[in-house]
Amino acid sequence: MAKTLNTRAAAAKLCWQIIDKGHSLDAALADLFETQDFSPQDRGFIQELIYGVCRWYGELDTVAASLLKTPIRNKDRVIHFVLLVGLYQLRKLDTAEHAAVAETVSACKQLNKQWAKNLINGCLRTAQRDPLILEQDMNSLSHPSWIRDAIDTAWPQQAAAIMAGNNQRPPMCLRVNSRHASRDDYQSQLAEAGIASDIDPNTRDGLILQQPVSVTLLPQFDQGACSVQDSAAQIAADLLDCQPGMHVLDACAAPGGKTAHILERCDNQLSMDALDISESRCEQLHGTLARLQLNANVYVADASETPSWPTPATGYQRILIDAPCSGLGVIRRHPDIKHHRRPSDIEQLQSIQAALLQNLWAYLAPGGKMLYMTCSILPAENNAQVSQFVAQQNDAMLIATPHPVAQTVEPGVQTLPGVHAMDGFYYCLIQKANTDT
Ligand SMILES: C[S@@+](CC[C@H](N)C(=O)[O-])C[C@H]1O[C@@H](n2cnc3c(N)ncnc32)[C@H](O)[C@@H]1O
Repeated sequence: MAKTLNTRAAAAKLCWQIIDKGHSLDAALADLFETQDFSPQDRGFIQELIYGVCRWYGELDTVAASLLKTPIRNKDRVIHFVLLVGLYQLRKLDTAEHAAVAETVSACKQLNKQWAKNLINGCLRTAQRDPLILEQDMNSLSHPSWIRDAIDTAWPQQAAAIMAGNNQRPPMCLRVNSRHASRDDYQSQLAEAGIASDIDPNTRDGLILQQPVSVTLLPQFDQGACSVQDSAAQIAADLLDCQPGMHVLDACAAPGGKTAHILERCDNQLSMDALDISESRCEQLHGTLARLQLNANVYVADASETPSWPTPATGYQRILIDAPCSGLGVIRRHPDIKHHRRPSDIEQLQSIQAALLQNLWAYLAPGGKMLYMTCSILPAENNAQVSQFVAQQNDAMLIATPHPVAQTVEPGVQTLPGVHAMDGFYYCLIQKANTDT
């Protein structure tokens, strides 16, 4: 594999692709590491630079504008990102300043923009000598105005904490596979491998690593001993409370984190149908099940339409709708969401969510439970969505959604990044009236 770029040049190029051209951060990074040969240390540093620039873009862009006499031309926009990569190191990291400047300047040549060396050198030296002090709150400045307004409106008391939480590096959380080992035993295995972790007090199966590591270093990872999953996502299996032998539908299942957890809890003794509209994501779902040695019937299907997959004659006893959503609760893990989401997406997502609830309700058995959840913190995708749905049904009952830390909203419960020690998720349990009673 070739290595053609230094770390700063690689990071600047990817930031340009992600922020200006709309590429996904995960996909761009995976593609870079597949095609270019970087040491594990360099990979970590590139990742840090890209996540950092995506997180702090508003602040860095404001500082860049103050340093540049005229904005960099569109055809040279990658150089704008070279500057942001340099500023990120100077303002937010403890990289030795001379290396931050020299290596960032040399990225210009690597990107075939030799002419920009003096410009970047001059800007970074000014920023080093005379760092711009901004009056605004940096967390708030580093959110697009429509997201800032949406958070302020929905969560006026918690808005500052949420925006601070969105800009923090999240911990790496593991879900121990109870079919392999107890959580305590796996924690000991981690310790033997030199990986320090803490018991997650909010979940039954979770461990929180003190430092993130590559999954390749986790004991028995390939054999299915554990999975990487945030605490907020792990709580879905508790809430759904499946029992061995049940018919369960996971309607938006890929890549399979929650499907697998539910199966692990029931020792793989469920009749589990796992759907996803995306064929490529269903491939990932197959991979998840294979690694964890679990069984589910996987169907590529649109769960908002009349079933193209076989449904049980008596209906499902449990249905999970982990609905497609804006992802505004998981910005700390996916900071590119701030750059890719548009206000118009919300309305579109709301109609898909409403269609999923409406369509799948018919396939829930009497007495059965549906868990509707999202990784959003916007009421329009969450409690407002469920309220509207329940008001249209004469056999839907809102039941308690017991959660260790979430705050109650009407209906359902909500976690918030920066407020609760987990990602921002919404959950609501709805039960179908039992016609026998
Ligand atoms: C939040 S993700 C699911 C994550 C998954 N539950 C997990 O824990 O790994 C939402 C998923 O819904 C899928 N999706 C979107 N619209 C759908 C539809 N109409 N029918 C089925 N799946 C859909 C997306 O492809 C995406 O994989």
